[in-house]
Amino acid sequence: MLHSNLLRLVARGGPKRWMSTTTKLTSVEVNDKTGIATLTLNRPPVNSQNVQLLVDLQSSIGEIESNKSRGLILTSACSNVFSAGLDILEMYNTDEERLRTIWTELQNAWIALYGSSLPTAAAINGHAPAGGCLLATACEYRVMLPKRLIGLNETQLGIIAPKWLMSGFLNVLPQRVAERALTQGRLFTTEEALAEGLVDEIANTKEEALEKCAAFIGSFTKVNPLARSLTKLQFRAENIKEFEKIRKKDVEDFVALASRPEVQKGMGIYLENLKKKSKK
Ligand SMILES: CC/C=C\C/C=C\C/C=C\C=C\CC(=O)SCCNC(=O)CCNC(=O)[C@H](O)C(C)(C)COP(=O)(O)OP(=O)(O)OC[C@H]1O[C@@H](n2cnc3c(N)ncnc32)[C@H](O)[C@@H]1OP(=O)(O)O
Repeated sequence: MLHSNLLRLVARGGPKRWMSTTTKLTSVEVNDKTGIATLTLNRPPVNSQNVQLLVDLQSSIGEIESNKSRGLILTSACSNVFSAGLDILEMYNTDEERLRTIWTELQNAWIALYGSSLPTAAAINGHAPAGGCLLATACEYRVMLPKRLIGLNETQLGIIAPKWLMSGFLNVLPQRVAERALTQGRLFTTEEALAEGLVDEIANTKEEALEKCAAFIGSFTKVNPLARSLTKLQFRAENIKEFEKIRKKDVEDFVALASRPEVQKGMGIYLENLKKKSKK
């Protein structure tokens, strides 16, 4: 009781310590009382994942791990979007080297989060399509605001999500639900995501989502951290091993796919439609 009251107090603006951070598109704030770090994605308007955001994310995860925080909560500074996934603008009309860098940094950011030994939770305070869902499902727990969308919509874009990108999704959904959602490129509403197990709880505000994430991380207070992390990593080891085997080839596959003229044309049309929609 005392513990959960403390978490609530702290989530509402109790004593906090800003850590020194050299990154710009992510920030890290560690709560002095709980030792839990909140890692915020801060690339308005939609936290689309460009190379800089992905590199900053890795650096922030490293910072949190080396500062021995008790856990990590991932969230967004944007008001209605957790993350819109990869920055399509950065993938459009560019060269192979840039594409190689984009995909390598996406892989690096995913493995840093998925393979983290810390307890991790996502406070999903907005839409989380594609790469946004990837980051949320790399965490161990998800709390989402109502009436937002989450899912891996790659097939809707005419692209195939590689196995590693599906790993987190497959960890939390029954195979049958995951297969259907992935083949349909389905985006779940928050309420559907809760019913299927893609998210664990719904919160009405970002503060409440942070509080619930902190309570999840707090549930490990009495568990030996080494035993906890080794147990977590045992569950994830197979996916990590498979990923390590194919990661280089996966980069080359992505570069080959994304540089195809018809895929580039598709990106151009998709971007135009996004822009038309946002002007309405
Ligand atoms: C089409 C891709 C085709 C081929 C790619 C080939 C290989 C890639 C292989 C795999 C990659 C998989 C991982 C990915 O993450 S791909 C990215 C998929 N992301 C999406 O489909 C999400 C698109 N965005 C949205 O649906 C919405 O923006 C939203 C629901 C996230 C938020 O809606 P809002 O109404 O709040 O905001 P908008 O008005 O739509 O957007 C504001 C602003 O931001 C621009 N924008 C949105 N998303 C992206 C993005 N992912 N990349 C770049 N820019 C984005 C949008 O155009 C608006 O810009 P303007 O203000 O008009 O300038």
